[in-house]
Amino acid sequence: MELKLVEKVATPHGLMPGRAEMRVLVMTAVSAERDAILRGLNNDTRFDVRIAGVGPVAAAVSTTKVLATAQYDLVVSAGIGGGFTGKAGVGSLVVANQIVAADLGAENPAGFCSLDQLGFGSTYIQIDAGLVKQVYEALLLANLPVNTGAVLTVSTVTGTAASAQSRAARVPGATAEAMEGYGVALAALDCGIPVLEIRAISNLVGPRDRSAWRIKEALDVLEAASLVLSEVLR
Ligand SMILES: O=C(O)c1cccc(C(=O)CC[C@H]2O[C@@H](n3cnc4c(=O)[nH]cnc43)[C@H](O)[C@@H]2O)c1
Repeated sequence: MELKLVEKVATPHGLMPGRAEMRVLVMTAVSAERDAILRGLNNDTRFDVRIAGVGPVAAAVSTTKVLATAQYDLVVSAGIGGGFTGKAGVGSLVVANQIVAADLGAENPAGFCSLDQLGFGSTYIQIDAGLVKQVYEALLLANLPVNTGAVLTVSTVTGTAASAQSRAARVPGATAEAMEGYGVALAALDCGIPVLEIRAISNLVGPRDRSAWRIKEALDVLEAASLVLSEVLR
């Protein structure tokens, strides 16, 4: 998908075909993420950066509220996240090619049953491949460390090696996890707006050690990625 808008614009000669300005809504979980993105965007007024709150439900509700007040061409879920070992290292970026609600389902003695397996709908949201490629290649060109892959949305941060392993095994291509993407994406898709998720990796997914989270490093790379977004999303 090429996000180039061709609309009629008012000129002294009447309505003529032209390029409308692309409006992008970026949803972050917390204010530190929003501030990093705003620094990177450098007053680009085409972007609105809002705080969604932590978790998929808060994210869906907040995004739905914002989308009821204004029109956007793209919604981006962005912030820090955990990287799966061997897929995304601390200080790198992940552009989601899929957003997966990884803990939405039912446990049973034989293991986890996803919503899909239960027959209640899909936990997989496919991101437009052209859009992913456009953003991924722009980040690469800017010499930022970046991967694409599935980004899991979880309500509970993974905190043991066993959970990390089972989540990675359950979702082919699992590259990162965070807590808001699926909620933001459902709200956007419900309005027919394309969605992206970008995560800056602050920690590895696995045994919980909050002291090992490199939040400043992740926020710095998120800021750098935001500058690239403002250049590529035109
Ligand atoms: O304490 C701070 O200064 C600070 C600054 C920015 C962000 C935070 C957060 O704690 C953000 C919570 C947010 O982070 C995502 N996240 C990060 N790592 C993981 C993970 O391993 N698994 C799941 N989610 C992760 C998540 O989206 C949270 O909403 C603190």
